[in-house]
Amino acid sequence: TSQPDQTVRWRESDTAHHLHPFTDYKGLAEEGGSRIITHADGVHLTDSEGRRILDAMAGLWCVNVGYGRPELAQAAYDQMLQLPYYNAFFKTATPPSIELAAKLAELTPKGLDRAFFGSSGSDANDTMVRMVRHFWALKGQPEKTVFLSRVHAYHGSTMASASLGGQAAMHGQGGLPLPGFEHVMPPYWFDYGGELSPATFGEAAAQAVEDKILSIGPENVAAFVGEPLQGAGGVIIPPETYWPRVQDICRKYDVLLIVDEVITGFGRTGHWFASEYYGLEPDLMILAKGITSGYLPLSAVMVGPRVADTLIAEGGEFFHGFTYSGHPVACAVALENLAILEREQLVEKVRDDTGPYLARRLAELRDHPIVGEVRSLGLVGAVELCADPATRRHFEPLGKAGTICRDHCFASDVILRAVRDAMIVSPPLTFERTHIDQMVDTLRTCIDRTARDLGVL
Ligand SMILES: Cc1ncc(COP(=O)(O)O)c(CNc2cccc(C(=O)O)c2)c1O
Repeated sequence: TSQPDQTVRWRESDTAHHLHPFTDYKGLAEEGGSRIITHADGVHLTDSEGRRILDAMAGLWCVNVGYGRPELAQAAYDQMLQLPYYNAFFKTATPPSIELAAKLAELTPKGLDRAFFGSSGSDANDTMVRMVRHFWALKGQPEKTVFLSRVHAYHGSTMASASLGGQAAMHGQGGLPLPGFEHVMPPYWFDYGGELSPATFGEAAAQAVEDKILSIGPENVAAFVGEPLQGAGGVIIPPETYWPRVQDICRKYDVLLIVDEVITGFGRTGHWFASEYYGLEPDLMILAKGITSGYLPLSAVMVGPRVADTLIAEGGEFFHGFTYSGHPVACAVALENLAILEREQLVEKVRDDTGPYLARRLAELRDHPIVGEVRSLGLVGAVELCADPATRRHFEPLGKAGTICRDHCFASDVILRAVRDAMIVSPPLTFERTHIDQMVDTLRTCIDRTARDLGVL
Protein backbone atom coordinates (compact mmCIF):
# COMPACT_ATOMS: atom_id res chain seq x y z
CA THR A 1 0.00 0.00 0.00
CA SER A 2 1.90 3.00 -1.30
CA GLN A 3 1.71 6.13 0.87
CA PRO A 4 3.44 8.87 -1.17
CA ASP A 5 1.98 11.88 0.69
CA GLN A 6 2.57 10.26 4.07
CA THR A 7 6.11 9.44 2.96
CA VAL A 8 6.79 13.11 2.27
CA ARG A 9 5.42 14.10 5.67
CA TRP A 10 7.47 11.40 7.43
CA ARG A 11 10.63 12.43 5.60
CA GLU A 12 10.20 16.10 6.51
CA SER A 13 9.52 15.28 10.15
CA ASP A 14 12.42 12.79 10.23
CA THR A 15 14.81 15.44 8.89
CA ALA A 16 13.47 18.03 11.36
CA HIS A 17 13.48 15.95 14.53
CA HIS A 18 15.28 12.60 14.32
CA LEU A 19 19.04 12.29 14.85
CA HIS A 20 19.91 8.91 13.32
CA PRO A 21 22.79 6.67 14.51
CA PHE A 22 25.96 6.53 12.38
CA THR A 23 24.58 9.08 9.90
CA ASP A 24 25.94 12.14 8.09
CA TYR A 25 22.92 14.36 8.74
CA LYS A 26 23.60 16.95 6.03
CA GLY A 27 24.29 14.23 3.49
CA LEU A 28 21.05 12.42 4.31
CA ALA A 29 19.01 15.63 4.00
CA GLU A 30 20.70 16.47 0.69
CA GLU A 31 19.90 13.00 -0.61
CA GLY A 32 16.20 13.65 0.05
CA GLY A 33 15.86 12.03 3.47
CA SER A 34 15.22 8.53 4.78
CA ARG A 35 13.59 5.52 3.21
CA ILE A 36 10.69 4.75 5.52
CA ILE A 37 10.42 1.03 6.31
CA THR A 38 6.84 0.33 7.41
CA HIS A 39 6.33 -3.44 7.26
CA ALA A 40 8.26 -6.69 7.05
CA ASP A 41 7.40 -10.35 6.61
CA GLY A 42 9.64 -13.40 6.39
CA VAL A 43 12.82 -12.17 4.71
CA HIS A 44 11.31 -9.08 3.04
CA LEU A 45 10.90 -5.45 4.08
CA THR A 46 8.25 -3.13 2.66
CA ASP A 47 8.78 0.63 2.50
CA SER A 48 6.18 3.42 2.62
CA GLU A 49 6.09 3.53 -1.17
CA GLY A 50 5.16 -0.13 -1.34
CA ARG A 51 8.59 -1.35 -2.49
CA ARG A 52 9.40 -4.92 -1.39
CA ILE A 53 13.05 -5.40 -0.47
CA LEU A 54 15.00 -8.62 0.18
CA ASP A 55 16.71 -8.11 3.55
CA ALA A 56 20.13 -9.74 3.06
CA MET A 57 21.30 -8.11 6.33
CA ALA A 58 18.58 -9.43 8.70
CA GLY A 59 18.09 -5.84 9.86
CA LEU A 60 21.44 -5.31 11.54
CA TRP A 61 22.71 -8.93 11.63
CA CYS A 62 19.96 -9.70 14.14
CA VAL A 63 16.60 -10.91 12.73
CA ASN A 64 17.63 -14.57 12.82
CA VAL A 65 14.10 -16.09 12.71
CA GLY A 66 12.84 -13.61 10.11
CA TYR A 67 10.04 -11.03 10.35
CA GLY A 68 6.33 -11.45 10.98
CA ARG A 69 6.49 -14.11 13.70
CA PRO A 70 3.10 -13.92 15.46
CA GLU A 71 4.32 -16.23 18.22
CA LEU A 72 6.88 -13.58 19.25
CA ALA A 73 4.26 -10.83 19.25
CA GLN A 74 1.98 -13.13 21.26
CA ALA A 75 4.73 -13.86 23.81
CA ALA A 76 5.26 -10.12 24.28
CA TYR A 77 1.52 -9.42 24.49
CA ASP A 78 0.82 -12.15 27.04
CA GLN A 79 3.77 -11.15 29.24
CA MET A 80 2.81 -7.47 29.05
CA LEU A 81 -0.68 -8.24 30.26
CA GLN A 82 0.64 -10.40 33.10
CA LEU A 83 3.67 -8.36 34.19
CA PRO A 84 4.93 -5.61 31.85
CA TYR A 85 7.92 -4.73 33.98
CA TYR A 86 9.64 -5.48 37.20
CA ASN A 87 13.31 -5.48 38.13
CA ALA A 88 15.88 -7.76 39.67
CA PHE A 89 17.28 -5.18 42.13
CA PHE A 90 16.68 -5.55 45.88
CA LYS A 91 16.26 -9.34 46.01
CA THR A 92 13.41 -9.63 43.47
CA ALA A 93 13.24 -11.54 40.16
CA THR A 94 10.69 -12.31 37.43
CA PRO A 95 10.03 -15.80 35.95
CA PRO A 96 11.01 -15.01 32.30
CA SER A 97 14.46 -13.71 33.33
CA ILE A 98 15.08 -16.77 35.53
CA GLU A 99 13.95 -19.20 32.83
CA LEU A 100 16.00 -17.44 30.14
CA ALA A 101 19.15 -17.45 32.30
CA ALA A 102 18.74 -21.22 32.76
CA LYS A 103 18.07 -21.73 29.03
CA LEU A 104 21.17 -19.74 28.04
CA ALA A 105 23.25 -21.77 30.51
CA GLU A 106 22.02 -24.91 28.73
CA LEU A 107 22.64 -23.61 25.17
CA THR A 108 26.04 -21.90 25.62
CA PRO A 109 29.33 -23.83 25.83
CA LYS A 110 29.84 -25.71 29.09
CA GLY A 111 30.70 -23.65 32.13
CA LEU A 112 29.01 -20.44 30.99
CA ASP A 113 26.25 -21.00 33.54
CA ARG A 114 25.32 -17.52 34.79
CA ALA A 115 23.75 -14.59 32.88
CA PHE A 116 23.92 -10.85 33.61
CA PHE A 117 21.25 -9.11 31.49
CA GLY A 118 21.32 -5.74 29.70
CA SER A 119 19.58 -4.17 26.70
CA SER A 120 22.35 -3.89 24.09
CA GLY A 121 25.65 -5.40 23.04
CA SER A 122 27.32 -2.14 24.08
CA ASP A 123 26.06 -2.21 27.65
CA ALA A 124 26.90 -5.92 27.86
CA ASN A 125 30.51 -5.11 27.00
CA ASP A 126 30.54 -2.30 29.57
CA THR A 127 29.19 -4.78 32.13
CA MET A 128 32.00 -7.18 31.20
CA VAL A 129 34.70 -4.48 31.63
CA ARG A 130 33.51 -3.61 35.14
CA MET A 131 33.06 -7.26 36.12
CA VAL A 132 36.52 -8.28 34.87
CA ARG A 133 38.35 -5.41 36.60
CA HIS A 134 36.39 -6.16 39.82
CA PHE A 135 37.41 -9.84 39.49
CA TRP A 136 41.14 -9.09 39.25
CA ALA A 137 40.92 -6.70 42.22
CA LEU A 138 39.25 -9.48 44.22
CA LYS A 139 42.13 -11.77 43.25
CA GLY A 140 44.60 -9.24 44.70
CA GLN A 141 45.79 -8.05 41.26
CA PRO A 142 44.17 -4.59 40.98
CA GLU A 143 46.82 -3.47 38.45
CA LYS A 144 45.56 -6.10 35.96
CA THR A 145 43.17 -3.68 34.23
CA VAL A 146 44.16 -3.36 30.54
CA PHE A 147 41.90 -4.78 27.79
CA LEU A 148 43.43 -5.97 24.52
CA SER A 149 41.31 -6.19 21.36
CA ARG A 150 41.78 -5.82 17.61
CA VAL A 151 41.93 -3.10 14.99
CA HIS A 152 38.64 -3.07 13.01
CA ALA A 153 36.84 -4.70 15.98
CA TYR A 154 33.32 -3.51 16.76
CA HIS A 155 32.10 -3.97 20.33
CA GLY A 156 29.58 -1.11 20.67
CA SER A 157 29.12 2.63 21.02
CA THR A 158 29.29 3.36 24.76
CA MET A 159 32.56 4.86 26.05
CA ALA A 160 34.05 1.53 27.16
CA SER A 161 32.64 -0.63 24.36
CA ALA A 162 33.75 1.89 21.71
CA SER A 163 37.19 1.89 23.38
CA LEU A 164 37.22 -1.90 23.09
CA GLY A 165 36.35 -1.43 19.43
CA GLY A 166 39.12 -0.73 16.95
CA GLN A 167 37.27 1.68 14.67
CA ALA A 168 39.47 4.74 14.06
CA ALA A 169 36.55 6.95 12.91
CA MET A 170 34.74 6.31 16.21
CA HIS A 171 37.88 6.97 18.27
CA GLY A 172 38.15 10.39 16.58
CA GLN A 173 34.95 11.55 18.29
CA GLY A 174 34.72 11.85 22.07
CA GLY A 175 38.32 11.27 23.13
CA LEU A 176 38.53 7.51 22.57
CA PRO A 177 39.93 5.04 23.31
CA LEU A 178 39.85 5.57 27.08
CA PRO A 179 43.11 4.72 28.87
CA GLY A 180 43.49 0.98 29.48
CA PHE A 181 42.27 -0.16 26.08
CA GLU A 182 44.91 -1.42 23.63
CA HIS A 183 44.58 -2.82 20.09
CA VAL A 184 46.50 -5.31 17.98
CA MET A 185 46.64 -6.30 14.30
CA PRO A 186 43.48 -8.26 13.27
CA PRO A 187 43.66 -11.69 11.57
CA TYR A 188 42.67 -10.01 8.31
CA TRP A 189 44.75 -11.75 5.65
CA PHE A 190 43.39 -9.73 2.70
CA ASP A 191 44.83 -6.43 3.94
CA TYR A 192 47.59 -7.53 6.34
CA GLY A 193 48.74 -10.90 4.95
CA GLY A 194 51.06 -9.62 2.25
CA GLU A 195 52.91 -12.52 0.64
CA LEU A 196 52.22 -14.90 3.56
CA SER A 197 49.85 -17.82 3.17
CA PRO A 198 46.70 -17.44 5.26
CA ALA A 199 47.87 -20.21 7.61
CA THR A 200 51.25 -18.57 8.19
CA PHE A 201 49.59 -15.17 8.58
CA GLY A 202 47.21 -16.59 11.20
CA GLU A 203 50.25 -17.61 13.25
CA ALA A 204 51.77 -14.13 12.78
CA ALA A 205 48.54 -12.44 13.88
CA ALA A 206 48.47 -14.62 17.00
CA GLN A 207 52.13 -13.79 17.64
CA ALA A 208 51.17 -10.11 17.51
CA VAL A 209 48.83 -10.78 20.45
CA GLU A 210 51.64 -12.33 22.50
CA ASP A 211 54.03 -9.49 21.60
CA LYS A 212 51.45 -6.89 22.68
CA ILE A 213 50.78 -8.67 25.99
CA LEU A 214 54.53 -8.76 26.67
CA SER A 215 54.94 -5.06 25.80
CA ILE A 216 52.05 -4.03 28.10
CA GLY A 217 53.26 -6.49 30.76
CA PRO A 218 51.18 -9.63 31.43
CA GLU A 219 50.66 -8.48 35.03
CA ASN A 220 48.74 -5.49 33.64
CA VAL A 221 46.57 -7.28 31.05
CA ALA A 222 43.06 -8.17 32.33
CA ALA A 223 41.57 -9.78 29.23
CA PHE A 224 41.70 -10.34 25.50
CA VAL A 225 38.38 -9.47 23.83
CA GLY A 226 37.46 -10.73 20.37
CA GLU A 227 34.66 -11.58 18.00
CA PRO A 228 35.15 -15.14 16.65
CA LEU A 229 34.95 -13.49 13.23
CA GLN A 230 34.89 -9.69 13.07
CA GLY A 231 31.44 -8.74 11.71
CA ALA A 232 31.10 -4.97 11.40
CA GLY A 233 34.85 -4.84 10.72
CA GLY A 234 34.12 -6.48 7.36
CA VAL A 235 33.41 -10.17 8.11
CA ILE A 236 37.05 -10.81 8.86
CA ILE A 237 37.21 -14.60 9.15
CA PRO A 238 40.47 -15.65 10.85
CA PRO A 239 42.73 -18.36 9.39
CA GLU A 240 42.25 -21.69 11.22
CA THR A 241 45.70 -21.28 12.81
CA TYR A 242 44.70 -18.09 14.72
CA TRP A 243 42.34 -18.92 17.58
CA PRO A 244 44.07 -22.07 18.93
CA ARG A 245 47.26 -20.04 19.36
CA VAL A 246 45.49 -17.01 20.86
CA GLN A 247 43.67 -19.23 23.38
CA ASP A 248 47.00 -20.82 24.40
CA ILE A 249 48.62 -17.38 24.74
CA CYS A 250 45.79 -16.16 27.01
CA ARG A 251 46.28 -19.22 29.24
CA LYS A 252 50.07 -18.79 29.23
CA TYR A 253 49.88 -15.21 30.57
CA ASP A 254 46.73 -15.68 32.70
CA VAL A 255 44.72 -13.25 30.53
CA LEU A 256 40.95 -13.84 30.57
CA LEU A 257 39.41 -14.72 27.19
CA ILE A 258 36.20 -12.79 26.39
CA VAL A 259 34.33 -13.81 23.23
CA ASP A 260 31.88 -11.32 21.76
CA GLU A 261 29.17 -13.38 20.00
CA VAL A 262 26.70 -10.54 19.49
CA ILE A 263 26.71 -11.27 15.74
CA THR A 264 27.94 -14.88 15.60
CA GLY A 265 25.62 -16.20 18.35
CA PHE A 266 22.35 -18.10 17.95
CA GLY A 267 23.05 -19.99 14.72
CA ARG A 268 24.60 -17.36 12.45
CA THR A 269 27.62 -19.55 11.63
CA GLY A 270 25.78 -22.91 11.50
CA HIS A 271 26.61 -23.53 15.17
CA TRP A 272 24.65 -22.26 18.15
CA PHE A 273 27.80 -20.28 18.98
CA ALA A 274 30.92 -19.76 16.88
CA SER A 275 33.01 -20.60 19.97
CA GLU A 276 32.04 -24.24 19.30
CA TYR A 277 33.42 -24.05 15.75
CA TYR A 278 36.70 -22.39 16.83
CA GLY A 279 37.14 -24.58 19.94
CA LEU A 280 37.03 -21.53 22.23
CA GLU A 281 36.41 -21.87 25.98
CA PRO A 282 35.81 -18.23 26.97
CA ASP A 283 35.71 -16.98 30.55
CA LEU A 284 32.83 -14.65 29.55
CA MET A 285 30.64 -14.48 26.41
CA ILE A 286 28.74 -11.43 25.13
CA LEU A 287 25.28 -12.02 23.57
CA ALA A 288 22.61 -9.71 22.03
CA LYS A 289 20.99 -9.32 18.53
CA GLY A 290 19.87 -12.90 17.67
CA ILE A 291 18.86 -13.54 21.30
CA THR A 292 15.45 -11.99 20.48
CA SER A 293 15.94 -11.75 16.68
CA GLY A 294 15.79 -7.99 17.25
CA TYR A 295 12.08 -8.01 18.21
CA LEU A 296 12.99 -6.41 21.56
CA PRO A 297 16.29 -5.04 22.94
CA LEU A 298 18.14 -7.58 25.10
CA SER A 299 21.71 -8.60 25.87
CA ALA A 300 23.44 -11.03 28.21
CA VAL A 301 26.93 -11.52 29.62
CA MET A 302 27.45 -15.26 30.19
CA VAL A 303 29.91 -15.77 33.03
CA GLY A 304 32.06 -18.87 33.52
CA PRO A 305 33.07 -20.41 36.85
CA ARG A 306 36.49 -18.74 37.25
CA VAL A 307 34.93 -15.25 37.43
CA ALA A 308 31.47 -16.24 38.73
CA ASP A 309 32.72 -18.26 41.69
CA THR A 310 34.98 -15.41 42.87
CA LEU A 311 32.30 -12.78 42.25
CA ILE A 312 29.82 -14.82 44.32
CA ALA A 313 32.09 -16.06 47.07
CA GLU A 314 34.23 -12.98 47.66
CA GLY A 315 32.64 -10.12 45.74
CA GLY A 316 30.09 -8.83 48.19
CA GLU A 317 27.60 -6.53 46.39
CA PHE A 318 28.41 -5.99 42.69
CA PHE A 319 27.52 -2.30 42.25
CA HIS A 320 26.38 -2.50 38.63
CA GLY A 321 23.15 -2.97 36.66
CA PHE A 322 20.43 -1.36 34.61
CA THR A 323 16.73 -0.54 35.06
CA TYR A 324 15.88 -2.99 32.29
CA SER A 325 18.32 -5.77 33.32
CA GLY A 326 16.25 -8.96 32.88
CA HIS A 327 13.23 -7.12 31.45
CA PRO A 328 10.41 -9.72 31.62
CA VAL A 329 8.86 -8.95 28.22
CA ALA A 330 12.21 -9.03 26.41
CA CYS A 331 13.10 -12.27 28.18
CA ALA A 332 9.72 -13.81 27.31
CA VAL A 333 10.25 -12.96 23.63
CA ALA A 334 13.80 -14.36 23.81
CA LEU A 335 12.51 -17.66 25.21
CA GLU A 336 10.01 -18.01 22.36
CA ASN A 337 12.67 -16.94 19.84
CA LEU A 338 15.02 -19.69 21.05
CA ALA A 339 12.11 -22.15 20.90
CA ILE A 340 11.57 -21.25 17.23
CA LEU A 341 15.28 -21.73 16.46
CA GLU A 342 15.09 -25.19 18.09
CA ARG A 343 11.64 -26.18 16.76
CA GLU A 344 12.51 -25.33 13.15
CA GLN A 345 16.10 -26.62 13.49
CA LEU A 346 17.36 -23.41 11.91
CA VAL A 347 20.93 -23.86 13.21
CA GLU A 348 21.16 -27.29 11.55
CA LYS A 349 19.63 -25.85 8.36
CA VAL A 350 22.41 -23.24 8.19
CA ARG A 351 25.11 -25.83 9.01
CA ASP A 352 23.98 -28.55 6.60
CA ASP A 353 22.10 -26.75 3.80
CA THR A 354 22.02 -22.98 3.30
CA GLY A 355 25.47 -22.20 4.74
CA PRO A 356 27.30 -24.56 2.36
CA TYR A 357 25.01 -23.41 -0.47
CA LEU A 358 25.92 -19.77 0.17
CA ALA A 359 29.62 -20.69 0.13
CA ARG A 360 29.18 -22.47 -3.23
CA ARG A 361 27.26 -19.56 -4.79
CA LEU A 362 29.76 -16.94 -3.48
CA ALA A 363 32.70 -19.02 -4.79
CA GLU A 364 31.34 -18.45 -8.34
CA LEU A 365 32.17 -14.73 -7.89
CA ARG A 366 35.86 -15.49 -7.33
CA ASP A 367 36.68 -15.19 -11.03
CA HIS A 368 35.15 -11.72 -11.42
CA PRO A 369 37.68 -9.08 -12.57
CA ILE A 370 37.14 -6.87 -9.49
CA VAL A 371 36.63 -9.55 -6.83
CA GLY A 372 39.71 -10.12 -4.67
CA GLU A 373 38.38 -12.66 -2.19
CA VAL A 374 35.12 -14.24 -1.01
CA ARG A 375 34.70 -15.39 2.61
CA SER A 376 31.80 -17.01 4.45
CA LEU A 377 30.90 -19.17 7.45
CA GLY A 378 27.30 -20.30 7.74
CA LEU A 379 25.07 -17.41 6.70
CA VAL A 380 27.55 -14.56 7.09
CA GLY A 381 29.79 -13.68 4.16
CA ALA A 382 31.88 -11.04 2.42
CA VAL A 383 32.94 -10.32 -1.17
CA GLU A 384 36.05 -8.11 -1.29
CA LEU A 385 36.03 -5.75 -4.30
CA CYS A 386 39.45 -4.54 -5.43
CA ALA A 387 41.16 -2.95 -8.43
CA ASP A 388 43.64 -5.81 -8.95
CA PRO A 389 42.78 -9.26 -7.52
CA ALA A 390 46.28 -10.56 -8.27
CA THR A 391 47.93 -8.03 -5.93
CA ARG A 392 44.88 -7.28 -3.75
CA ARG A 393 45.32 -3.56 -4.59
CA HIS A 394 42.31 -1.52 -3.45
CA PHE A 395 40.36 1.03 -5.45
CA GLU A 396 40.96 4.66 -4.44
CA PRO A 397 39.52 6.09 -2.26
CA LEU A 398 38.79 3.00 -0.14
CA GLY A 399 35.03 2.68 0.36
CA LYS A 400 33.89 4.28 -2.87
CA ALA A 401 33.45 0.96 -4.74
CA GLY A 402 31.56 -0.50 -1.78
CA THR A 403 29.16 2.43 -1.64
CA ILE A 404 28.53 2.32 -5.40
CA CYS A 405 27.85 -1.43 -5.29
CA ARG A 406 25.62 -1.20 -2.22
CA ASP A 407 23.54 1.54 -3.90
CA HIS A 408 23.16 -0.61 -7.05
CA CYS A 409 21.95 -3.52 -4.88
CA PHE A 410 19.48 -1.27 -3.07
CA ALA A 411 18.16 0.00 -6.40
CA SER A 412 17.64 -3.68 -7.29
CA ASP A 413 15.60 -4.26 -4.11
CA VAL A 414 18.29 -6.16 -2.21
CA ILE A 415 19.58 -4.51 0.96
CA LEU A 416 23.06 -5.53 2.09
CA ARG A 417 26.02 -3.87 3.76
CA ALA A 418 29.31 -2.46 2.47
CA VAL A 419 32.25 -2.25 4.89
CA ARG A 420 35.01 -0.37 3.07
CA ASP A 421 34.99 -2.30 -0.25
CA ALA A 422 33.70 -5.60 1.13
CA MET A 423 30.10 -6.46 0.24
CA ILE A 424 28.58 -8.08 3.33
CA VAL A 425 25.64 -10.49 3.60
CA SER A 426 24.10 -11.72 6.85
CA PRO A 427 20.51 -12.73 6.04
CA PRO A 428 17.84 -14.22 8.30
CA LEU A 429 18.51 -17.92 9.09
CA THR A 430 15.16 -18.66 7.43
CA PHE A 431 16.73 -17.74 4.03
CA GLU A 432 15.97 -20.43 1.43
CA ARG A 433 18.20 -21.36 -1.51
CA THR A 434 16.00 -19.28 -3.82
CA HIS A 435 16.71 -16.21 -1.68
CA ILE A 436 20.44 -16.96 -1.77
CA ASP A 437 20.20 -17.23 -5.57
CA GLN A 438 18.43 -13.86 -5.82
CA MET A 439 20.95 -12.27 -3.44
CA VAL A 440 24.07 -13.61 -5.19
CA ASP A 441 22.74 -13.12 -8.75
CA THR A 442 21.82 -9.51 -7.91
CA LEU A 443 25.22 -8.99 -6.29
CA ARG A 444 27.00 -10.27 -9.40
CA THR A 445 24.98 -7.92 -11.65
CA CYS A 446 25.70 -5.00 -9.31
CA ILE A 447 29.41 -5.83 -9.19
CA ASP A 448 29.39 -5.74 -13.01
CA ARG A 449 27.73 -2.31 -12.91
CA THR A 450 30.24 -1.13 -10.29
CA ALA A 451 33.14 -2.28 -12.46
CA ARG A 452 31.72 -0.31 -15.39
CA ASP A 453 31.15 2.76 -13.17
CA LEU A 454 34.81 2.53 -12.10
CA GLY A 455 35.97 2.19 -15.71
CA VAL A 456 37.25 -1.36 -15.28
CA LEU A 457 34.85 -3.15 -17.66
C1 LIG B 1 30.26 -7.89 17.88
C2 LIG B 1 29.39 -6.76 18.40
N1 LIG B 1 29.45 -6.44 19.72
C3 LIG B 1 28.70 -5.43 20.23
C4 LIG B 1 27.83 -4.71 19.42
C5 LIG B 1 27.02 -3.58 20.02
O1 LIG B 1 25.66 -3.96 20.11
P1 LIG B 1 24.53 -2.78 20.23
O2 LIG B 1 24.51 -2.06 18.88
O3 LIG B 1 23.27 -3.57 20.51
O4 LIG B 1 24.95 -1.88 21.35
C6 LIG B 1 27.70 -5.04 18.05
C7 LIG B 1 26.71 -4.29 17.21
N2 LIG B 1 26.95 -4.36 15.80
C8 LIG B 1 26.41 -3.41 14.96
C9 LIG B 1 25.52 -2.45 15.43
C10 LIG B 1 25.03 -1.51 14.53
C11 LIG B 1 25.41 -1.50 13.19
C12 LIG B 1 26.31 -2.47 12.75
C13 LIG B 1 26.74 -2.46 11.31
O5 LIG B 1 27.47 -3.36 10.88
O6 LIG B 1 26.32 -1.53 10.60
C14 LIG B 1 26.80 -3.42 13.61
C15 LIG B 1 28.51 -6.07 17.52
O7 LIG B 1 28.48 -6.39 16.20
